[in-house]
Amino acid sequence: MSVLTVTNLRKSYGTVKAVEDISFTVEAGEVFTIIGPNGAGKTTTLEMIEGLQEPDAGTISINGLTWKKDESEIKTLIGVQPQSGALFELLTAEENLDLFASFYPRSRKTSEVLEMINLTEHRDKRVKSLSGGQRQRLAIGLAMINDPRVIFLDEPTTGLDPQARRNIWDIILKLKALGTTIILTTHYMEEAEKLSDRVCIVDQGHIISLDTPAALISRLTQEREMRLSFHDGEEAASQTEKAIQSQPDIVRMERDGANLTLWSVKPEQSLYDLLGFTKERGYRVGHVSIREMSLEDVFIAFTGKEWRD
Ligand SMILES: Nc1ncnc2c1ncn2[C@@H]1O[C@H](COP(=O)(O)OP(=O)(O)OP(=O)(O)O)[C@@H](O)[C@H]1O
Repeated sequence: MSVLTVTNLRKSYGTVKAVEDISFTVEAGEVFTIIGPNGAGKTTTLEMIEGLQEPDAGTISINGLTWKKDESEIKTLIGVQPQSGALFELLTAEENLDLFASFYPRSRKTSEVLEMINLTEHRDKRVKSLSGGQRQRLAIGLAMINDPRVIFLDEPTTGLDPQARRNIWDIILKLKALGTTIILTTHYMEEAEKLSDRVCIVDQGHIISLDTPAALISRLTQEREMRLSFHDGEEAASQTEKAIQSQPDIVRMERDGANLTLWSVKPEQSLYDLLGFTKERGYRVGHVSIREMSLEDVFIAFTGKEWRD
């Protein structure tokens, strides 16, 4: 069942076309991630869906409801992670949660949320003395306090160290296990790949690709990158390069001294041929690796831009 349907969304700021024509549907229980380069229109898209910005054109339907007709009902259905600057610094973690709970007719128990965000032992600490990771966990706690069907998390792990980031992933996976739909933006490819059911790549206000991480990667290319290094030096690498360059499965090859990098659509076959040749010549191969393509490769191929970390 679709929880969110966005159709032909547009938004300009003066002459800047932030969102040009965005349409997608999110199913119940999905983790749906929007990625894209800086200024692609991710935050603008999210803010229109969250009811914080009015679209110039297009429609947004959340559980069959629209902002114009059903604003108060939608507010009970969604949870939005506040920016960490919007937390009340002088209140404790628990007091922040109690305060946000008071805004809703129905809410989760504060103790239950503290448990989910792993802040029970810090419940009495003021926000100003929490670490960056703890603040972000509290911000997610505030987004889930009304037990929403859909949670919006805009770059929840930006600036956090790897362990703090993983702690946030655990919370996202717990929410997913409870059936909550999660709309996420991130600048971390590993995060998008690990958490998302589907990933939407946005660039210059348009969706340029939308699919599961695995489908995006396999759609990009069948090629695999292979690297070999030769103990017998440059000459061995160069001879091998010449011998196998007519092999039809190899689409590209680069040599740097005694190191050879190849891209093949049939890596196993190419490797078999290659090692057949080196064995015949008696060349000693030092290191062999085959690299799987990642979501980062997909991003670079589709947007032509380097990934920002
Ligand atoms: N309030 C605003 N006034 C004018 N221009 C804006 C405003 N908000 C966003 N923009 C512009 O709209 C475009 C899309 O911005 P948006 O913040 O949605 O992108 P983003 O994908 O979230 O970027 P980032 O990854 O850097 O957060 C950018 O060119 C941005 O400069």
